[in-house]
Amino acid sequence: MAEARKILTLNAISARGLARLPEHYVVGGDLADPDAILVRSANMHEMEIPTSVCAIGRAGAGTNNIPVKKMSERGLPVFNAPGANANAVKELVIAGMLMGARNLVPALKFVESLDGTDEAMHKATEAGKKQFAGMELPGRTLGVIGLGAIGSHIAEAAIRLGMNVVGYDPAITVDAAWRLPSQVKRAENVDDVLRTADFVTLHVPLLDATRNLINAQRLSLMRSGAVLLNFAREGVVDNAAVIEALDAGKLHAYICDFPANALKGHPKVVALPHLGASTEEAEENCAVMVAEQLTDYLENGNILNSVNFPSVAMPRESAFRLAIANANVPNMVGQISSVLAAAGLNIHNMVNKSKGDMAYTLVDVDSAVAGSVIAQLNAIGGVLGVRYLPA
Ligand SMILES: NC(=O)C1=CN([C@@H]2O[C@H](COP(=O)(O)OP(=O)(O)OC[C@H]3O[C@@H](n4cnc5c(N)ncnc54)[C@H](O)[C@@H]3O)[C@@H](O)[C@H]2O)C=CC1
Ligand SMILES: O=C(O)C(=O)COP(=O)(O)O
Repeated sequence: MAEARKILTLNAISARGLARLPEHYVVGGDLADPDAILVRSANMHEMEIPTSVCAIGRAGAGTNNIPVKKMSERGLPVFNAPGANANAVKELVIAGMLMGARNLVPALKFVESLDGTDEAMHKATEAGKKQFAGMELPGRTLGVIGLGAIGSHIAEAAIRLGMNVVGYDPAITVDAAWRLPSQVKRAENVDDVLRTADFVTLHVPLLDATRNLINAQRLSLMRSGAVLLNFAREGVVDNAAVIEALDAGKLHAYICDFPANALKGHPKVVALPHLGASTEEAEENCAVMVAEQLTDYLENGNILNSVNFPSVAMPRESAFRLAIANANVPNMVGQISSVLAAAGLNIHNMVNKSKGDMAYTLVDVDSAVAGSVIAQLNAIGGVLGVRYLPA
């Protein structure tokens, strides 16, 4: 039987996803020397990641909670589940737009504050409701910043709701571009989106380039009375600047998924408890996707949907496979082949791909590989990790 790998979970992972791991795997929140880690939003930046770990699976989209660069230096892929929770986030953003457009949260708070007889309540209701009169969505403009899995779905839904949509993404993928209805207008930059939209929704990853993307200067460009929605990450928006824009009447509402002290109690803020991906369907989709990717990596060395490694897959045609993570520098394949040739190993099949600074090589050889050969491969400058995966 194949090795009983140990999978450490740092968050609750959908049981249907865990069921996709081979039956003999051991899964738990408290395991020594795990082979891999499954995580959702737990912050791994301060964590001592054991040397036994050879892969991390993020059951979700954002990987800013994982020290990806450090993992790359260790030759260790970080997987995520692109698109698997996009519908869940899309639906919550539509709910957020409606909350902002119809002032639903202040209206509910008003209702909670009512007391007295039913007759008194009805009277207060009819007298008070005018303060919550809102606007309708058709004909309004939605600006979408980041047209990836989530942003492109939202753009499509907003068009169906009769809205005008303007979007910006400097690196849109072919898949997302195909998904966009032809009516979506392309903006040249973030500022153009902000100037033209009644609602602005953010769907970018948190990166150095997107930190405080929405700051005081950018807020000043927005239409008066606009609604800002942030279901991306807290750090993409400067909370203090948002509060100033709300107080100045520049922004009508800020609807987000990231509670913070700076926002607490503000009457024009709706802060949800990071609920974007919290549906049964999304949790299951993400966990299934990442559990399958992790298993294929652990058993066969194949890589699909890694944020730091290229996608590499090779059908098994031999029982003796080597999976080598290496820096994307010249002559790695030559040096790897030389070590194998010197050891008398015949290469049956080989594939090498790169992504940014990282490269990855899968080699099937015709006979068993000795530990000394693996040590020689590990000793090649630029090799970051070697795994021997006999079937
Ligand atoms: N609230 C929640 O529960 C959830 C939040 N998220 C957040 O949403 C983010 C986006 O998720 P997906 O759409 O699935 O990711 P994705 O990777 O499919 O899309 C992100 C898009 O942002 C674009 N982008 C990057 N920098 C940009 C910039 N400066 N300006 C405009 N566009 C830029 C990229 O080119 C890409 O197309 C995640 O990274 C995560 O932080 C994702 C899922 C759930
Ligand atoms: O997928 C993402 O990026 C999310 O933010 C969802 O986070 P969660 O898995 O719900 O903790």
